[in-house]
Amino acid sequence: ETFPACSLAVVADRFTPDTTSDVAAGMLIPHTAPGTPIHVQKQWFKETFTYLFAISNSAEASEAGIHPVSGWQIFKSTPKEELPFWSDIVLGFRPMSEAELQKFPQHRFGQAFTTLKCDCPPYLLWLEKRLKAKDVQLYTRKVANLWELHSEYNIVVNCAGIGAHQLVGDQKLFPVRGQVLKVHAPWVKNFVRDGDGLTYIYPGIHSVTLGGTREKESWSLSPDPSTTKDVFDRCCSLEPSLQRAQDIRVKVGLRPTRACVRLQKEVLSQGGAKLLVVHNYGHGAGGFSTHWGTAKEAARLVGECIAYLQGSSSRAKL
Ligand SMILES: Cc1cc2nc3c(=O)[nH]c(=O)nc-3n(C[C@H](O)[C@H](O)[C@H](O)COP(=O)(O)OP(=O)(O)OC[C@H]3O[C@@H](n4cnc5c(N)ncnc54)[C@H](O)[C@@H]3O)c2cc1C
Ligand SMILES: O=C(O)CCC(=O)C(=O)O
Repeated sequence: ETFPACSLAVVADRFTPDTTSDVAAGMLIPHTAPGTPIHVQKQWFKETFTYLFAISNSAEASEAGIHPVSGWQIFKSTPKEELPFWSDIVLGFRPMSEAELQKFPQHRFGQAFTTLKCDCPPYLLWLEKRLKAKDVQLYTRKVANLWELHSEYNIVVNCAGIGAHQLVGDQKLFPVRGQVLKVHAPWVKNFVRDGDGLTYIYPGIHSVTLGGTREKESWSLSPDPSTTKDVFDRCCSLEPSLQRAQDIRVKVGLRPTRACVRLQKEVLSQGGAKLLVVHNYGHGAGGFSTHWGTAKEAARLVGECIAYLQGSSSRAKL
């Protein structure tokens, strides 16, 4: 949309419903990345929230799987930071009242707010539909080396997630394994997140996501039955009605984690040839929360690559 004169293709070895993004709860709750200034993270979150809020307020909302969701983040003791940097972007952020806290007898402090949730796969399918409507080609293919794309494309945008560890040999990128359950419990309407980030209940349009785990450097995609029981028990202790949940499905994903998202241009050179690359990966536990903001920045960097190519072709003509 930003560069209508360019043609675009998406090359991936897995599409929805088989990506990490399909495992995610898709909640808009940012995680702080130590290597990116807070004001930049805030901007990415704000741009993403504003964009998705408009979709949630349109006729597209149900097909796109975007909806507001209200609930509580609860803490066993008052956190150091009572006002997270994103508190003025989500809606109606406020401390929980004593009466609300009675629902959670183990917890002493809480924050109530309304945020947005992207239901996957519907959101990814909707994005794919938008791409196809613009004649974007989707190719299923594993790329072993970015140079494989050199003969066909002028610019490569690398959005490989955890796949970038192998694809570009990024040793700063590591997996944080997450195991969640997707259950049928349509009576659960409010989200609940323990402030430790480990236990959460996120109701979506079609299922409720129950989490979770955060296992650094674990590459295993196999579900662990004892973890399933542990996650289920932890969620039931916060929301006892989940004991009647049905159709429990277990999902595992690897969060593509780094100190900061890698969002930068790189000019690769090989035997006199050049390949322009824009990297946009390493979103960790916050890929949904920041995806539109980081994509806008990636598009700006693509614009710089186009200007570079136009400059070098006019120099070549001279
Ligand atoms: C359990 C869990 C819960 C989560 N919940 C949330 C949440 O509530 N909110 C939130 O904001 N975030 C959440 N996340 C984080 C979020 O899922 C990630 O940040 C996000 O999915 C990363 O998206 P991505 O597009 O970079 O990676 P992916 O979704 O993994 O997409 C990468 C794509 O690149 C392709 N690819 C990779 N390597 C190659 C290659 N060599 N050749 C060809 N194609 C390749 C893959 O096939 C895939 O299509 C959660 C993650 C997990 C695991
Ligand atoms: O931490 C959160 O609550 C949102 C992200 C998430 O659900 C996860 O990474 O497991």
